[in-house]
Amino acid sequence: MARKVDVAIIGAGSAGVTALYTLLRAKKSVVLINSGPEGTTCARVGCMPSKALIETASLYHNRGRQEMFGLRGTEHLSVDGPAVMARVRAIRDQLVGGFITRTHKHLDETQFIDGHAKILAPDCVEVNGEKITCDAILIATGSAPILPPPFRALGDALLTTDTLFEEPDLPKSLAVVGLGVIGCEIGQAMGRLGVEVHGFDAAPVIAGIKDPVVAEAAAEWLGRDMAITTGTLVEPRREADGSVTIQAGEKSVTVERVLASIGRRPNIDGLGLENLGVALDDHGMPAYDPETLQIGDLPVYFTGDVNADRPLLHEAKDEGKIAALNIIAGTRTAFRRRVPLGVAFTAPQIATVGAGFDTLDPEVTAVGKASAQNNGRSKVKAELAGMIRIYADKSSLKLLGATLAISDGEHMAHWLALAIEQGMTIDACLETPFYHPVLEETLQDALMDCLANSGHKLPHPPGLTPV
Ligand SMILES: Cc1cc2nc3c(=O)[nH]c(=O)nc-3n(C[C@H](O)[C@H](O)[C@H](O)COP(=O)(O)OP(=O)(O)OC[C@H]3O[C@@H](n4cnc5c(N)ncnc54)[C@H](O)[C@@H]3O)c2cc1C
Ligand SMILES: NC(=O)c1ccc[n+]([C@@H]2O[C@H](COP(=O)([O-])OP(=O)(O)OC[C@H]3O[C@@H](n4cnc5c(N)ncnc54)[C@H](O)[C@@H]3O)[C@@H](O)[C@H]2O)c1
Repeated sequence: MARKVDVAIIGAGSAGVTALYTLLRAKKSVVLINSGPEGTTCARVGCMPSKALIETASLYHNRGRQEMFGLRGTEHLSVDGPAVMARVRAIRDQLVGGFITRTHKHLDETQFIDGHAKILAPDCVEVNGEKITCDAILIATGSAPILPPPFRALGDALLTTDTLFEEPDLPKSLAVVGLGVIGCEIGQAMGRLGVEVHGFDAAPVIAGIKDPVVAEAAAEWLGRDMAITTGTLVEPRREADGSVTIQAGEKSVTVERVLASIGRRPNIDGLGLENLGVALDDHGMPAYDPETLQIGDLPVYFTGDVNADRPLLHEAKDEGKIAALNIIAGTRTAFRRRVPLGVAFTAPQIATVGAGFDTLDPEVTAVGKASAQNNGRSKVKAELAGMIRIYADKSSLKLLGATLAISDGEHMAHWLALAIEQGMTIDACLETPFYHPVLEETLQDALMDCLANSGHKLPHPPGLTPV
């Protein structure tokens, strides 16, 4: 007889395991099915090893700035590639190990299944030849790098973020194909570690930046650490000597390795979505409700990177939780999603908050801009490459969004997300104190500029309201 549980969770990543904890607290019986290595994309091959590499690159890069501060001797610093990669792996192993231990502490050996799950029906999953019936299925299978045939033909010259952190040493030269967030973060870090990096993107902008003013500045700043070519679709070609040639219009480069960072695709192969009895689009994806995470009227939920909607860690966790709460309550409650927030850990950091510039009507939007060039603290730190653009509704002054390319942008982006979440206007934002000298004074300048460009005349300077 088939085993019966309340919920079958497919995928033990951030979405699946967040759901697991919520379901176990509500005393639901579960199975957690995972194929491939455990420990989450974030900790294993994503957020964490990439940030570890970026941290090393940043420390090394700073040697070049220290001369102007009167600090001597930094020319003696060198990169020990194997040691750099070993530290990245050590941090990764610590995080992955901790995650796996915590997950298994909550499960007995029958509840965790190592295998590839296939959905047979909205209430039945098969794994390793075993059929498991359930009241609900929570799909959290994540995504994987897109690898068209010309990339796969590169053999061992090809790197993806699934393989990069296993490398024993840094390459001498690297083509980064795809300058989205992954390509920009890794390409810049490699460039700063002394690797000869050539970055390419088919789009005219890097990091998917929608604000053309910030996009242009960011491309110039990141272009100091790697050669950037945009607006050309490229295909790599393996040469007889094992190297790889990339032709982009007139430009041709030959490199040792290629990082394919042209996007990620949902892990739906062999998942049996066709057995759900709902329509699938041209990519084999079902329609689902992003506020309930439910697929149609089925007791089946589509969470995390696999739905390709908001492929970020905090969103994956939210989605696992939303689905679990709906399963527990037996309702289809719609949950309001958080203010969109994205941070690329480049230098300067590139962050987007709230509404994207491309979604706003220029007729009714006030835009404010400020540069780190005018900020005292940025001058002290010799970090003048920085810009903030703020968007607000011209008539209500409501803060709508922002794009930042600036040092410590991660913190300012969180500040702005809170303000947007609270429905604040730009004059209300300006009521708060801005200390001196801090990098946030550039944010204050951008808000002031936005207010000035809105055409509003306030009765009192913001923050100085008579009591
Ligand atoms: C290089 C890189 C850097 C990143 N940096 C950041 C960052 O700085 N900040 C940020 O917010 N986000 C970042 N992300 C994105 C973030 O890592 C993801 O959004 C998040 O990890 C997605 O979690 P998930 O639970 O949906 O999927 P995953 O963690 O991928 O989990 C899915 C699991 O399901 C398993 N699986 C797949 N198919 C099946 C099946 N049929 N049966 C059983 N199991 C299956 C997979 O093997 C995997 O273990 C980064 C991603 C990458 C690649
Ligand atoms: N700091 C972070 O939050 C962070 C960091 C890394 C990754 N991530 C997540 O991982 C996801 C995937 O990142 P990604 O950078 O792989 O994907 P992406 O979709 O963001 O970028 C892919 C880029 O490749 C380009 N491209 C596609 N085909 C090409 C070709 N043949 N030649 C040249 N360029 C080509 C596209 O124009 C695009 O700019 C992101 O959406 C993000 O959610 C987040």
